[in-house]
Amino acid sequence: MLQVNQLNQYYGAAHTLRGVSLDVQKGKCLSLLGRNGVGKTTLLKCLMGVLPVAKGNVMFEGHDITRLKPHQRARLGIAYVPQGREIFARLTVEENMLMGMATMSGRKASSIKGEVYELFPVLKEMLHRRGGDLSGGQQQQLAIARALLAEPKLIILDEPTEGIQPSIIKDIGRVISLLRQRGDIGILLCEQYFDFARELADTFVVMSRGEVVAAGTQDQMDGDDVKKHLAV
Ligand SMILES: Nc1ncnc2c1ncn2[C@@H]1O[C@H](COP(=O)(O)OP(=O)(O)OP(=O)(O)O)[C@@H](O)[C@H]1O
Repeated sequence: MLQVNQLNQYYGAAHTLRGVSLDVQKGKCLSLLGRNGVGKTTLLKCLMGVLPVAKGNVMFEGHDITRLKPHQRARLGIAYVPQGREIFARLTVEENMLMGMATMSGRKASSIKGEVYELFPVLKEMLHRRGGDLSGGQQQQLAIARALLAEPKLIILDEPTEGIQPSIIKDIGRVISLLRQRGDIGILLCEQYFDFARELADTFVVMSRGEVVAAGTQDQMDGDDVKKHLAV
């Protein structure tokens, strides 16, 4: 459903993405791995249209979306959960969630809300708390919930486990796994936490210095050619 073909991007003279290609399929999870600073976040921002692409293209469901604006990509069904979550700290949990479904009819909104509360029961208990008062892990759950409320066809997650306590990492893993089992949503999971990424992946891509240096199916993730690009 998402094909990235030979993407190149520059920050001034620095060539940050060098011919990156990958493919996310409907109902599958692609784990994007790589050390700090190899260009993962830059790639995700290019996919969302937050950063311009110098060369290459991004196809979504057969359409070339390379030059579309972020809101147009969101409207086509691509949701993005950025690193650092970026929830609205001064709005309540409920208000944050409403932002995810601004354009939806009332009846539809309440049924989707029900599904999201099932995935994240903790949010239902905290509806009237301010986003900024939640723990980091709860904020991450809220950011994922808000993305899901837009009923995306593809969800892009940038390091959802970063700085989060183990019990909540488990909850987040369970939710991603349930989404994958549903089979109707593509998942692009950018992660540094190898075991988490491996458990959820159908396929994987490893980046190093702006390039794809390894790619394959989940059973190939334990190979030395993958580990050597991730070890610190
Ligand atoms: N706005 C910017 N201007 C110039 N260089 C940047 C900018 N943002 C990132 N970079 C550089 O581009 C490279 C890729 O950064 P990027 O954030 O995409 O890496 P990453 O793999 O996502 O790492 P992390 O896991 O730390 O987020 C790094 O060398 C970084 O210093």
